[in-house]
Amino acid sequence: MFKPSYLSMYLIAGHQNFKNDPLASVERALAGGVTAFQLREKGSDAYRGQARIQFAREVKRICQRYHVPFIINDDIDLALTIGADGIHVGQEDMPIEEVRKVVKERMFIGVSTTSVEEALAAKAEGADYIGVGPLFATASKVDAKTPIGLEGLTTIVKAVHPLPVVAIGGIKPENAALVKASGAKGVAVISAITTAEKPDQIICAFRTHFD
Ligand SMILES: Cc1ncc(COP(=O)(O)OP(=O)(O)O)c(N)n1
Ligand SMILES: Cc1nc(C(=O)O)sc1CCOP(=O)(O)O
Ligand SMILES: [Mg+2]
Repeated sequence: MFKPSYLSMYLIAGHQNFKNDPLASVERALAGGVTAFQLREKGSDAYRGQARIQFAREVKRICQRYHVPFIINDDIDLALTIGADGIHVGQEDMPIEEVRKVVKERMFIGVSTTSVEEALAAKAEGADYIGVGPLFATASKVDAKTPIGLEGLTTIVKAVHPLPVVAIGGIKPENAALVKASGAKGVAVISAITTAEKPDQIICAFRTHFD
């Protein structure tokens, strides 16, 4: 069962992002106050097949210990195999209605959107939440679209109300207050946390805005 509070401090990462031991990095972030974790594997071929399944199972165990929902990006087969709490898909991934047919009510579904039209379509098709972005410029997604800015975000939040929105793309503690003012339920973040010397402090700074 999805809760909007999951979106407060939503960490996304995969092997391409971790600087240190991946499992230890996830555990440290969860202990620091992350409210949802998405596994987004975009890099090395070494993390396909059984290695990916095994890693995802271990991450799931850590998430369960911290009572944090575990979300898989793109890979519905992996999400079903390991029994994830949620699946996140974008506009180029499996359509939401098909995802829902496969996962039924076993998982919540998040959908990436970048315009009012995409956001309204995701709402009509039964998304439990939407990711809206890129809000600002980001180096963490090679095919990111043009940033929509705070005005674009605010317009989408209002258009889909009361569907929960998590903002994504170039978000740092310094701009989190502006994100909060847009009406988004929280922030989805990669680099601000995975490149931080002290991720716990960054997580704590985000949480002061979204609690
Ligand atoms: C919370 C959240 N929002 C947006 C995305 C981006 O999804 P997508 O457009 O499918 O791009 P990839 O992440 O698959 O490169 C996301 N993953 N999470
Ligand atoms: C995974 C992802 N999706 C985006 C979108 O706009 O849909 S932006 C993005 C990358 C977010 O990373 P960072 O916090 O390092 O900017
Ligand atoms: Mg995707």
